[in-house]
Amino acid sequence: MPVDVSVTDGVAEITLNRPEARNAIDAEMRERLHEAWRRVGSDPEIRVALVTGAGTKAFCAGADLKRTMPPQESFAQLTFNSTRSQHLLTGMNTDKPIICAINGYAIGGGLEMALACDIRLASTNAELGLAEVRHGTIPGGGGTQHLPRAVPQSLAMQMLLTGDRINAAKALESGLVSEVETPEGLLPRAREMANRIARNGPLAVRAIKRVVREGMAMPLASALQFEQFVWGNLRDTEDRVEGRRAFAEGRVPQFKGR
Ligand SMILES: CCCCCCCCCCCCC[C@H](O)CC(=O)SCCNC(=O)CCNC(=O)[C@H](O)C(C)(C)COP(=O)(O)OP(=O)(O)OC[C@H]1O[C@@H](n2cnc3c(N)ncnc32)[C@H](O)[C@@H]1OP(=O)(O)O
Repeated sequence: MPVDVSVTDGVAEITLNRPEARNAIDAEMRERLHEAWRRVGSDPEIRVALVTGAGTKAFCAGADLKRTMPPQESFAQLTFNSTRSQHLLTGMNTDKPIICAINGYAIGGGLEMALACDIRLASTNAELGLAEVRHGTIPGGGGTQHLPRAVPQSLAMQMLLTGDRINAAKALESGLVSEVETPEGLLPRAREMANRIARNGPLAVRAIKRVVREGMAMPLASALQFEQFVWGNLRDTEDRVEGRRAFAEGRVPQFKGR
């Protein structure tokens, strides 16, 4: 299968599985990814998602450049595919946190997929770039908007206009990723982080993702009001009572998501 999904202790691990093509996204992988994100969003047992690539060379080399674009493919169909591509990435925008373990090349749609995630970790051999300009087009999965919001605009424009890749050290320095690990240490570190998030209050975890993502698009005063509104909604949850009770009793809280 071009996409493997395994769920353990509330963590859905999604692996892009076309290592022979540097995990490039073809039509079948696109459909399987849509299914995976729908499962993440709808399965109440899943609290966190972790996405990575099979093999040791690439997270994802972007859309499959070898997909023959049938001449009869109309502009409407292209737009539909492009919209579905967007949905593939914005569809990741579930209110459950997604960790991206960038285990190698993340190029074009591969970097756009990583940019759609909430936490990005990279291996020391990773290289990240948006190569679309070299193919006579522009990023079609949100890269022109998410990259300048993740790194300084000058670096974003340099990457977008040259198609150049940056290495893991530069990605860490610019804040594009939050940690860099050895290739062997990347997935264990990502899994440990995912498990720690999965053990936290699920309502609070999802609220934090929502308040941050939606608040960043608001004026500060409105965003602070939004935080207060969500904070107030969590005050009377069983999880908040359990969190305080567990602390007083010196034990690990058992959150039920209500
Ligand atoms: C139905 C198709 C569309 C589905 C889209 C679904 C949504 C996707 C998410 C949104 C995407 C929006 C659109 C996006 O903005 C546009 C793009 O992503 S354009 C693609 C940009 N990517 C690239 O330009 C990367 C091209 N590849 C490379 O530069 C290099 O291969 C590499 C990644 C740096 C790796 O180099 P090496 O390690 O040296 O390996 P090779 O080059 O020898 O490659 C090994 C093998 O893999 C094949 N391959 C690599 N990349 C792709 C690719 N993108 N598409 C298809 N095949 C790829 C390569 O041809 C080799 O194959 P082999 O010769 O061994 O048969």
